[in-house]
Amino acid sequence: MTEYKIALVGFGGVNRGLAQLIADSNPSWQATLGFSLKIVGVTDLFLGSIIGRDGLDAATLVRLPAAKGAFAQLPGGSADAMNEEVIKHSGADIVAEATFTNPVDGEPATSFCRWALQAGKHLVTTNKGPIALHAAELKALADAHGVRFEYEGAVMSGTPVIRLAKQALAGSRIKGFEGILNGTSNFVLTRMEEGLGFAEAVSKAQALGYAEADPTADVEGFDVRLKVVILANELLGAHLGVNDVSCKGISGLSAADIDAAQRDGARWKLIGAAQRSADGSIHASVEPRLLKAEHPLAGISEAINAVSFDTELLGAVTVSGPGAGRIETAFALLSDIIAIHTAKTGQ
Ligand SMILES: NC(=O)C1=CN([C@@H]2O[C@H](COP(=O)(O)OP(=O)(O)OC[C@H]3O[C@@H](n4cnc5c(N)ncnc54)[C@H](O)[C@@H]3O)[C@@H](O)[C@H]2O)C=CC1
Ligand SMILES: N[C@@H](CC=O)C(=O)O
Repeated sequence: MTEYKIALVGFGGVNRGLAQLIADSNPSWQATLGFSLKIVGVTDLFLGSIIGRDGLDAATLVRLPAAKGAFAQLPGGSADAMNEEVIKHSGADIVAEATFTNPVDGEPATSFCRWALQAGKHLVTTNKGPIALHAAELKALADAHGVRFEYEGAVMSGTPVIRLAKQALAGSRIKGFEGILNGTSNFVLTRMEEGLGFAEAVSKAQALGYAEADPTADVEGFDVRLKVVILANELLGAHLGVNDVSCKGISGLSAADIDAAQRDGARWKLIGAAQRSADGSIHASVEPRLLKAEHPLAGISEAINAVSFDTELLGAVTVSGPGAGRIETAFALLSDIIAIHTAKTGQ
């Protein structure tokens, strides 16, 4: 019977979602997935931290109020976020990192990732900063310490994209991709088509757990830019930095622009794309595009995302599914843990 001990770093929507999945489904995972999970530590800048080497009750953690220092309410808990202690010394086999994405330098999340890998812990994360900005270093650290580094949720939440493209499309010769890669902005555009104002639509996306801590990243395209860098580097063998990707968001679109598009049978969509040219160079961009109704991405609404891979052998292969959401993204962490288990057991 395999049991993995897991430490949660950041206890906002996504890691609380993972705790919820554990509370609901852990008893059945031994039969369906071949392992179970035991939470041995949680740390959060706002809530504080707790270590329980014999296991913390997931349902109790989920019920914890989102109040400053709330972990101090639990026996053995603290109002301080003891990140390093939880990552290195809670006895975890796996660290699930889900703190704020910092699109500028990826910190402090990248340091949390380094600590976990250097301490010989498998690492799963939904945080785009460390992957877009420091993937090569973190992959080398994981290899050097004989542990796995998985990050499926960094692009399109729980919808399988990175592993699908790297594994199921291996050998198909991916030349490029274009996609709707931000749930918040797609949700906002959908609401604006129904007549809601931009600011109200952003507030709704925040309440639903789709938006970044600073939603400017969503609506100005910075979040999509990180995802374009991740996909281009992972799938096209590019070595892009964020400054190699031109970037324009949706904040300049007015209600009149949205209405005019609808009258023409078209829709504005925020598109992230990268394409390899004949000379091997890669052109990457993020921009709002006016799509005619017949375009394969035009029908994608709400917080749903979609990406269309341009492959030499199959032509276009398009995947769509949730692009944001607490439980949806927690599922991505579960899929990463399944990948770790599969690699370990060879099953
Ligand atoms: N919510 C979503 O739909 C998706 C989120 N992501 C990414 O997953 C990560 C987590 O997202 P959410 O849970 O929605 O965010 P959130 O804002 O709900 O939670 C983040 C938590 O991290 C904590 N935190 C921030 N800095 C910290 C630090 N230095 N030390 C300890 N804790 C710290 C915050 O107090 C907060 O509770 C973000 O990087 C986000 O970009 C990725 C895909 C989808
Ligand atoms: N804020 C992001 C969350 C997922 O990466 C989004 O809206 O897509």
